Amino acid sequence: MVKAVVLGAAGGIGQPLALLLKANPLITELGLYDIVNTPGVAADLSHISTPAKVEGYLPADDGLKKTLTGADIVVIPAGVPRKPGMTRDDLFKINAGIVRDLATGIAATAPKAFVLVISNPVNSTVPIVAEVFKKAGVYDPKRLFGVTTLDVVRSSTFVAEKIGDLSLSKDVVVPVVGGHSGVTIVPLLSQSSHPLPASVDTASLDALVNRIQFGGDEVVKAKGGAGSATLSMAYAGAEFASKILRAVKGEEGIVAPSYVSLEADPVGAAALTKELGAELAYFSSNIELGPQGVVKINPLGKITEAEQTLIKAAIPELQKNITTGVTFITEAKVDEPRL
Ligand SMILES: NC(=O)c1ccc[n+]([C@@H]2O[C@H](COP(=O)([O-])OP(=O)(O)OC[C@H]3O[C@@H](n4cnc5c(N)ncnc54)[C@H](O)[C@@H]3O)[C@@H](O)[C@H]2O)c1
Ligand SMILES: O=C(O)C[C@H](O)C(=O)O
Repeated sequence: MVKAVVLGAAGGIGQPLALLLKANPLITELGLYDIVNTPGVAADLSHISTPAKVEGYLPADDGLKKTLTGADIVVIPAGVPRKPGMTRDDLFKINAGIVRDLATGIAATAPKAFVLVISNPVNSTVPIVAEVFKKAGVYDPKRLFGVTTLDVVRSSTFVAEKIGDLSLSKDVVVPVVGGHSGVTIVPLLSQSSHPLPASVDTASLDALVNRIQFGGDEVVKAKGGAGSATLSMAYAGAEFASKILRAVKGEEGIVAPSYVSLEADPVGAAALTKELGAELAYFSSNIELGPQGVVKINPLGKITEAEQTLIKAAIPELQKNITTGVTFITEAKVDEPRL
């Protein structure tokens, strides 16, 4: 029996993500929570002929607690998305409180669940969840993940486009490290499973890196004020959730980038820190997954000088984002959740 929960399930990401999780045969129960519309979304999904039993709750009548009871995996896309001209950090003001309150609920009701954070700014919201869990005495860094899979999915697609064969996109694997915003997104194209064609010169390689780093902006601009990536994010979130569930079931060799606390694997973290030449509390690198979550944080490995420069640019931004998230909880004046 596996219960998956989506918090923010009536939103642009939440609905298609819930659909994809409902289609996942590994999931037997699906709990949907939002401040609006979840009973309708749940009723709709419940007619789909797959195993998961679906329930939708609103905040009234202890809805968050009911949704989270028995959860094995909780995915959080709750919060506001960007509009053109905004950075992900501009979302912190609203989303930090939303994520804090939902994390408080998870700590109370499903402290052993795997928690997958989608709400932006991920570089800061993951530390928020960690600090809430620490305060509640239930923190396990091996079970908390910032979902950076959309950057990986974009890289696979854009590299396949460059090769000129989109049918390859499902097989192209590019590690994307760092974090999830602008310059903190560092695609290691030199480690792509499928090398770029020789026609890709330095200028077009730089343009490709830039497109991956700012892929989110491309969608925000195209949607013209109607939000940010939802469908591709739902796909990416469902892919990452599926990897966690397969690892829990005992499948070996599952590796994926994710933004995690370096406390999740102190030995791997030491090697990574040496490569980075800087102390960071959180970083996205390739993670080996197992039944308990993070098994190993892999080092970056061999990278080019240009990639080294990208990493250098990411570090101060990450440090700032992490501190913003941590201090939001540790230096909070009011300690009460506002659900
Ligand atoms: N990690 C990533 O790669 C990635 C990709 C795309 C979007 N995002 C982020 O995901 C978030 C959601 O994006 P979206 O397009 O789905 O937005 P949306 O506005 O369409 O949906 C958000 C949902 O969250 C709900 N919500 C708000 N406060 C809540 C609360 N306290 N409890 C439960 N639900 C609550 C809203 O009612 C809404 O249904 C944004 O922060 C966005 O920036 C992250
Ligand atoms: O760009 C955004 O604000 C949403 C998301 O983080 C993305 O990468 O598409």
